[in-house]
Amino acid sequence: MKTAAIIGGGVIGGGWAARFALMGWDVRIFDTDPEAERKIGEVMANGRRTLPMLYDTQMPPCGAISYHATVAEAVKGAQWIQESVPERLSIKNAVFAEIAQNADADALIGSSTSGYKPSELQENQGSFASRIMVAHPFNPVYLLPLVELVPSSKNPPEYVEKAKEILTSIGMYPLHVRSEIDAHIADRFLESVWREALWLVKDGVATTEEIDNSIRYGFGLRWAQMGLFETYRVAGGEAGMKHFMAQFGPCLEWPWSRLTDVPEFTEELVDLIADQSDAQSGDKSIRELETLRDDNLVAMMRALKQQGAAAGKSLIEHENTLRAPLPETVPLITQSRTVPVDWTDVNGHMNEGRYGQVFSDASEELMTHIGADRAYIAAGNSYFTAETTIRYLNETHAGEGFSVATRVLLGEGKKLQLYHEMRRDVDQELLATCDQFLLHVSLETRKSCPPLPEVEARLAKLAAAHKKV
Ligand SMILES: NC(=O)C1=CN([C@@H]2O[C@H](COP(=O)(O)OP(=O)(O)OC[C@H]3O[C@@H](n4cnc5c(N)ncnc54)[C@H](O)[C@@H]3O)[C@@H](O)[C@H]2O)C=CC1
Ligand SMILES: C[N+](C)(C)CC(=O)CC(=O)[O-]
Repeated sequence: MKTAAIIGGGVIGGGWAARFALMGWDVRIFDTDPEAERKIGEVMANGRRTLPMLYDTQMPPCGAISYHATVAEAVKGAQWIQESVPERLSIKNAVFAEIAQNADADALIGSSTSGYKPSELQENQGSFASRIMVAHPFNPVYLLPLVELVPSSKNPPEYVEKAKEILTSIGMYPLHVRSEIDAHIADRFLESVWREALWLVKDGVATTEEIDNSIRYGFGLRWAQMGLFETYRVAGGEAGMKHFMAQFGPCLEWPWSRLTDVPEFTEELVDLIADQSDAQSGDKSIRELETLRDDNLVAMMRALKQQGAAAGKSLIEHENTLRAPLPETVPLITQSRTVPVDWTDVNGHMNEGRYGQVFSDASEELMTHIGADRAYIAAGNSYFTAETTIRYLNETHAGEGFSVATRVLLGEGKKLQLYHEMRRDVDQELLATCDQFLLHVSLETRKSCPPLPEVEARLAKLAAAHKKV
């Protein structure tokens, strides 16, 4: 059994707990706050609703979450321990000392620290230091894949590799930061952008809302899919990066920005920012903003997945590790997944067109199951759908889990007839049915023809089994 311990279950620890549990790990939590269980429950609910929407496949069964009264108890049996206590070195060092005395001999420890170097966290931990690394995630941890993995010279390469393996297995993208440095890589950017934004507000150049709009309508969209350097390479036109640098390099020296100074956090500045932020978003609760943020992230990441780009590429790679052959049940369970937010329409439910996609995906799973898989198709044979009758029986909404049970009604020669039933997980309500008639075709002639003998035999066996019940 895979077990993770979470020490400190606030915004970030709660996010880690949700990601580990939703990826099938048992999670043991210690937090000093008596309200921790309620707070983590809310983060968990956000993660439970949105993380499965990223995947077009069955998720592992959710692991068990338990709360413990001490660090010693929480870390028992854990292969991965994630420290997410407040950003104070003294608190972190004290927690590591307690973990060191109680962790299993083979446990690895990740720290969520936004700014401390691993060597600072490892101070006074003796040989246990070799097991402590920075594993800095991004909020919300259950959706965003990036985790900056920062080892020091005290961490042997095999521990670093093991850490990467574990983080990848829960759908994260570990970016190995090869030189330890304050605030790693990403927080350096975030801090410089934040500092510049504070000046723009303080100097009365822009409001918090105008600054946010300058990001979300423009370069924020570019950054999510190409980052900084690739974007600028394209901006250099045909002459590429060198031309871009020649054209815009001098501005760095004028300079356009005030990045080196920090505006003083006077009461006046804090009030100015807080008041503008209230005017911008005060009509929505933090929970409502989280839901907006998470739904938009899911939709954007699914679009990137469609393109196989950036965070979407790592999603595809992770999803491939979750795929497993269909169990030989009667009927076959050809889909088991969650309705993603981008499948819903103006009526607030799953759009009718998506039912067609669900049943098409179910048929594709069945094709793989009978041997008409990617290799078979690449060799020039496939099935085309000739007729589909869908009955829409009940609504389903974003975040609801469902499955599709498929029966082979006919599998003779070039003819294949399937009957699918789609049911909601929580109450087994029948949502839709689909009668589907397919023809085996040659992809060379684009005309119907009999399948290869092994596929035909497999189909005949299934049809016989499905007829009996
Ligand atoms: N909030 C953010 O956007 C991000 C924060 N981080 C890092 O994650 C860490 C945690 O930050 P947040 O979750 O934002 O803080 P938080 O304040 O939301 O959560 C900290 C939690 O630790 C608990 N705690 C305090 N002392 C403890 C102890 N001795 N043992 C166990 N639990 C204890 C608190 O009760 C609280 O629930 C920090 O190192 C921070 O730099 C990393 C990425 C993003
Ligand atoms: C503000 N912050 C430094 C705590 C931010 C992070 O560490 C990462 C994030 O999620 O933005």
